[in-house]
Amino acid sequence: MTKTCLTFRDLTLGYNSHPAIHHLDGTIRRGSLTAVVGANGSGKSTLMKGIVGVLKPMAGTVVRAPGVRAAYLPQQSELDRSFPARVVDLVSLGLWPRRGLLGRHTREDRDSVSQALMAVGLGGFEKRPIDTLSGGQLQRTLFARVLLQDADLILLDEPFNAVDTKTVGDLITLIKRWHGEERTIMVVVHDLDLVRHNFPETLLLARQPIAWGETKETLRPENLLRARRFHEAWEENAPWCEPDNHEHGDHPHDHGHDHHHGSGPRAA
Ligand SMILES: Nc1ncnc2c1ncn2[C@@H]1O[C@H](COP(=O)(O)OP(=O)(O)OP(=O)(O)O)[C@@H](O)[C@H]1O
Repeated sequence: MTKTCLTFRDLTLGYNSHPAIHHLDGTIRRGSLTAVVGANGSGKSTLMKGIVGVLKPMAGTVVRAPGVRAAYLPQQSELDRSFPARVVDLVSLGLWPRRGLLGRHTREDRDSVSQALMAVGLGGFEKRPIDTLSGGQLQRTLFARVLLQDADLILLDEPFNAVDTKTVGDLITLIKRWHGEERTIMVVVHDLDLVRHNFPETLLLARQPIAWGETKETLRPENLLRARRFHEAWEENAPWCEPDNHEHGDHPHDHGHDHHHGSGPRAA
């Protein structure tokens, strides 16, 4: 079995012909736990969407190893909580890959939903309407859904946002459990202390990878400073660079960074 879960080859992702992230080269190892960090608008969510396939690359590729099943948790702000659903309905969506959309749920399925809810500290919440949940309870519910999905690759976009400290601790425990099960996990996180304490590897983005590798190395002050400079220098409406141009560093937004054409993460 290959050791690589994801491979990025000069990946450019964006919206309406404008790149949001470009020149991403490298690989994500199977069983790795990676934090994705960067300023607001640095392309973190865009990368998640690109990996899961919600967004198609403008250039380059993102390749998933054969057979890898992904679970993706978008930012809470992208969820419509006014939808009249109960906790059990939301969590049961995690059974899709196995049951299909219209598949009937068996007693065993209902038991696994209840077990997943217990595992996230929401035992007995099955019938609660989702619009009555606190931010922390909703995030726990969504983690229960991810649990049920039983995916090889887990992508979590800002799961600790608007969540109390106790819930953050419990969610980290679950993430570590998944890591122990050798699943591949990428998590968008804003709190760098949280990253330093819990994530072995980090990808620092500022529309392009600034540093990538062991967390302690990646989050060195000089890398964080570089990320800030790159971020501030980005022109929002820049045309996207042609694949041929960026190699020669002649694009106005090419700041002379070195491309990572090898495999495996590195510090830039
Ligand atoms: N649907 C969209 N249409 C057009 N532009 C978008 C869209 N989504 C994101 N963008 C733009 O792409 C860039 C990267 O956004 P992205 O959401 O990936 O950043 P982020 O690092 O996740 O930010 P945050 O920390 O604020 O969530 C931003 O300039 C953003 O305005």
